[in-house]
Amino acid sequence: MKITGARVIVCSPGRNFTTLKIETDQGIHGIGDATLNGRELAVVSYLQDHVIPCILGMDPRRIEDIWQYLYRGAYWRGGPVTMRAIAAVDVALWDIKAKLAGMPLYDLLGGKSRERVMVYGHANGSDISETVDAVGAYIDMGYRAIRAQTGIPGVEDAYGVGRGKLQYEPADTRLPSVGGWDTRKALNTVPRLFEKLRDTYGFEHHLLHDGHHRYTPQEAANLGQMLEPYQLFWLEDVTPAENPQGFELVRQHTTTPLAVGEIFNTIWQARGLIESQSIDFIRATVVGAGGITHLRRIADLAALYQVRTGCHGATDLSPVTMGAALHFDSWVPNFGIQEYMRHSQETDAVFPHDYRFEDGYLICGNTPGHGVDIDEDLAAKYPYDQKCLPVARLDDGTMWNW
Ligand SMILES: O=C(O)C(=O)C[C@H](O)[C@H](O)CO
Ligand SMILES: [Mg+2]
Repeated sequence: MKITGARVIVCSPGRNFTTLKIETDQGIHGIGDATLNGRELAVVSYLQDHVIPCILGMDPRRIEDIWQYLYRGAYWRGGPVTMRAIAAVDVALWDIKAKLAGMPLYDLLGGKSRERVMVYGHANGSDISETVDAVGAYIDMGYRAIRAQTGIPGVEDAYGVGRGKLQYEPADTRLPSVGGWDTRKALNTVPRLFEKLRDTYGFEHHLLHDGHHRYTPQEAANLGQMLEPYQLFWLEDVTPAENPQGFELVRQHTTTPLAVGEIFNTIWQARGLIESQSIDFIRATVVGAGGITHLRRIADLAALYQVRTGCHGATDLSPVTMGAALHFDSWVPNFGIQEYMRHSQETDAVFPHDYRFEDGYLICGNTPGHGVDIDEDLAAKYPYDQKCLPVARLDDGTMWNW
């Protein structure tokens, strides 16, 4: 069996997606996602100029060997561009192999460990009362787990706060827009949000919060402590993970569960945090961390330390990643939760898929492969529309982490 063709499809049905389609001499094709929010064209070039010429003629069933070829063969290992390109190839190859076997991908991975995948949605509002209402709307939709982000008085465009839309989409302007940040104001606001949420809705639902790399370890520890009475499912990216010892410091001071890793590309970024038992959930996902082949190595390492998975699933991860992630989630023994931000109707139409939301869970379908395809004619109607992620500055103009 041979790879006879591969092409990159860039489209923007509401937001930008980079998709790889691999064709074979047996008429079976596979689809992989390579979207890197705000830096899409770098991955397009990496795939078109450097990866596709290498894989033409290769046997698509040799997934492991092709993964190693692309990872080791580049010499320049890791990083978001390289690993997204490898992920796209890897997911397309798993899709092909599962179709060839006539199995849904979860069966090829080892079979289902669960019937359905618990997901969390994103609720946000410009102030505490709006966010409380937004959480209520998610509860009404059947969600069992909800991430809550609120506007912070005196901070312009705080992270996670949409502009009245169900789909929060941070990449919104051609050049980066500038948002604000003030840690002291956030520390005075976020605990009050969760106090109000628990007062209003009780303790039945899982609540989550994303710090989006904004706090120093000491501030993060302080936030974790203040949130303890509200029993969060997790506090995410509360401090940058570039320095893993920062997480050890946070861990020593709070029992609030910690999640990290949506920007991780390899097991090497996760290893120290997992082995030191500084985190409870690993957020690496299919498109970010080199595809199914590499993500399962991360999950297996995490399982040794009772760290569970919590795959990233914002809207910049295409339905292709969502489909592949759901097969992974259905199989992985140490599953925790799956993030699920709904895509727009336009996006869903471009990427026909067989997963569905039911009662707070996503359920992956049973069609052979990962169950997601691309309608190329429809995709062609939505040309690339360059957008960047915002940046954040403090009151005095200092650059901060977005
Ligand atoms: O979904 C999350 O937890 C995020 O932090 C979303 C990110 O801001 C988004 O994926 C950036 O492109
Ligand atoms: Mg996040």
